[in-house]
Amino acid sequence: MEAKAPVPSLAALRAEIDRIDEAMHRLLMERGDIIARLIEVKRTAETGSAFRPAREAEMMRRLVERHRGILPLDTAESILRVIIATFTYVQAPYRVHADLSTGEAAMRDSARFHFGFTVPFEGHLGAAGVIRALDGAHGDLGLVPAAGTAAGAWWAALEAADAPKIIARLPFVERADHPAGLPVFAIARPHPDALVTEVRLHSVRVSGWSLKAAQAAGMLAEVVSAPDGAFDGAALLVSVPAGRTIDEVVAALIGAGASVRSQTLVGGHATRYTVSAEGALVPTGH
Ligand SMILES: O=C(O)C(=O)C[C@]1(C(=O)O)C=C[C@@H](O)C=C1
Repeated sequence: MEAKAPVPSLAALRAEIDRIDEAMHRLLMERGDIIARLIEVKRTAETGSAFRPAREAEMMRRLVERHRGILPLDTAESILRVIIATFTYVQAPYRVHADLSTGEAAMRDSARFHFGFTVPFEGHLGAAGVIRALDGAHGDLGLVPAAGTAAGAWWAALEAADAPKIIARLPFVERADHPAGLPVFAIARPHPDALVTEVRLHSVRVSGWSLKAAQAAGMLAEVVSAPDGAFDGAALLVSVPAGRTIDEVVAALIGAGASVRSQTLVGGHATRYTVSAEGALVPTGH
């Protein structure tokens, strides 16, 4: 029997690829039609930012759980990120303001990975500049490194009731080799529906800050600290996970000899998840 020529089967496979590409494109356009209807339901134009981080975090977790095959997860995630971020932009145009002070490349990678290239990007040197930029623009988004910056306690600028708040922590799903793995906080003037309270972020001012106090608070919550005022004063950004309260953290600080001068809620985000080496989705730190 004569062996089959490879050409027809290559053509057949390419026909399959064309069919899939066309179907994906048609589905994207259909998604656009749904978004057009969703705009009416959400009345985004009247109420500012269309960004709903809790919904996005859940969508990204489901993508990770569903994913299989030879396409890298990073690619699947980046495609869905660009789709969602661009449809957010289509609902209500916004700019991404990013703090480049800890390194431009990693921050730019994070902004482009999570928000794509259609959403305008504006760099700032320092978190204060990012937060100032959000003052003037209703639906804009700020990105600041989550690990803290040399500029100090930038989160204090979020304390006022009408100030922007932290609304998300990116990437939504963490992993050791994430291509845009710089941990960043997204800051915006949140729509009331957009507030996420699984992890609550508090700006806390203490005196008597010490290694013992840092260790006591660190047992219960993630803490970023910056010097504040007098010699042993500190400004803290405390991420209180679900199941814990800021009162417990305050009690631990006092028990370790610190005095707590003030504490103010400055935002919240979804529970953090990590993809393990085996590909399982687990809450970060477990
Ligand atoms: O579900 C919504 O509220 C939407 O606006 C849709 C959508 C999306 O494109 O899937 C866009 C923006 C939100 O942050 C979440 C999801």
